[in-house]
Amino acid sequence: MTAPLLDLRGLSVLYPGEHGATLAVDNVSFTLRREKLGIVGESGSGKSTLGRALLRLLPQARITAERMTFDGMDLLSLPERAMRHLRGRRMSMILQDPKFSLNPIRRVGDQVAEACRIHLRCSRAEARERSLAMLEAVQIADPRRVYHLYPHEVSGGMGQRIMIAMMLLPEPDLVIADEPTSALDVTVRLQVLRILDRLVTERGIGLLMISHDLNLVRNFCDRVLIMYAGRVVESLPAADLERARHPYTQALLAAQPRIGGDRSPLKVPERRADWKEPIGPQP
Ligand SMILES: Nc1ncnc2c1ncn2[C@@H]1O[C@H](COP(=O)(O)OP(=O)(O)OP(=O)(O)O)[C@@H](O)[C@H]1O
Repeated sequence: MTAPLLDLRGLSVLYPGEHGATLAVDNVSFTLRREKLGIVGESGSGKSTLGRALLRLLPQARITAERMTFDGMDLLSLPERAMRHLRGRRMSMILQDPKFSLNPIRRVGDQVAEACRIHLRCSRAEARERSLAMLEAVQIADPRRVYHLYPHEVSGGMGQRIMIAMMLLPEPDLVIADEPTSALDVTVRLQVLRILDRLVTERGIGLLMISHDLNLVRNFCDRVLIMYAGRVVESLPAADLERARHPYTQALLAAQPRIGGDRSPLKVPERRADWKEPIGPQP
């Protein structure tokens, strides 16, 4: 079997603070191959911190791990210059809201083309052509018109697809998608998921999908890690979620609305002291 794209052992992330430190990620281990791996957990469970730690985008935090490698490279000891080369070029992050990621005073096409020029070192003309082709690939109907628009002139769904086009142009091997569809309506959400799915199945990237939506991850991903209070408490194939053994995972499943399910009020999980204890084989 080929080496995993990502190999994490004992990753912890601590945010120092005046009123005490926060251990946002607590001894997390997993591997990621060229597959769709979902990370699910409630707000504050450490999902985004984990994603950002992989890209070393947390200057204020203390990141420690026994092992944290990407394609065999030690992410903890890699010099910042080499890390900058990896970011965007081989490891990309798609965030929830394009409004915060696109520069409001530059045309969207120029921003996409710039990503292309920086990472692929191509000419202006080539960057423009590649950008238009990628905008088309993320199903933007009239890429030549959209190219000249400013971020405030595009809808949320279109902005998200523009961000995705920008992240995908350098053909990264790993995409970390942090709630990539939660700001989108159902149809656009499906389009975006289809694009991400094709990247995994056709281009063979590894996708880390961070979400609080258990149903989405269950239907979309190959494997799921459940996070609670900074820890991965259970890890299982998405198809086996119904057979989850961890009480937290079971509580999350019981709180999901279902079409055709009984019409009694959904159960609000009651926190239990034993939820922090992992169960089952650890990844
Ligand atoms: N920059 C920061 N400084 C200090 N503490 C932080 C910082 N960012 C996050 N935290 C804390 O780390 C913990 C994990 O937060 P994180 O945002 O990673 O969780 P999350 O699961 O992604 O939540 P959400 O789904 O709401 O985005 C929380 O207790 C949060 O308050």
